[in-house]
Amino acid sequence: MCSESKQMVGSPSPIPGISEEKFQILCLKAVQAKENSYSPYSQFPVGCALLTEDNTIYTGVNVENASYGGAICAERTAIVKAVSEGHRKIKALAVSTNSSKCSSPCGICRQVIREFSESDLKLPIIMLDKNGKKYIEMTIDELLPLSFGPDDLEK
Ligand SMILES: O=c1ccn([C@H]2C[C@H](O)[C@@H](CO)O2)c(=O)[nH]1
Ligand SMILES: [Zn+2]
Repeated sequence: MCSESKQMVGSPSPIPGISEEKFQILCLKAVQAKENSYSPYSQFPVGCALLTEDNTIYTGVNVENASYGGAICAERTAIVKAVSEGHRKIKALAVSTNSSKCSSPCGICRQVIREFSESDLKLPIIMLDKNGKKYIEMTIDELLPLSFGPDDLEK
């Protein structure tokens, strides 16, 4: 899968409305965020960086617990940080693991990302490898098709 991915270095931002510089910073922050991952049980650090409507970047890491089920993923850590600071619209989200593969967000995180996407569900998710050298980019609609969202609660 990764072999088909686009190369990040030197390429233009693949995200409409986001500058090449902002895109590079977002990817770098996702890669660097892993340093603060608390993952002693899985030994699987994950870093995330997201861009809000007003171009603020929030980062997050996975935070595990001796009671394993208490773990929270990097994506949700970043989203909870942004929302608790008043940002409810995410423009782009980047995630990086220490794998040579480009891992994608788990099902729970996809649902939480969807909650804070624009209604067109075109929010780009950039799945980076360990060093951010390669990535796969897909929209939340592609990662979570036929999703359930706030509109579905209308009677
Ligand atoms: O997209 C993902 C997938 C997994 N993890 C975390 C949860 C757990 O701490 C570790 C291993 O599953 O990685 C994330 O943070 N994001
Ligand atoms: Zn997750």
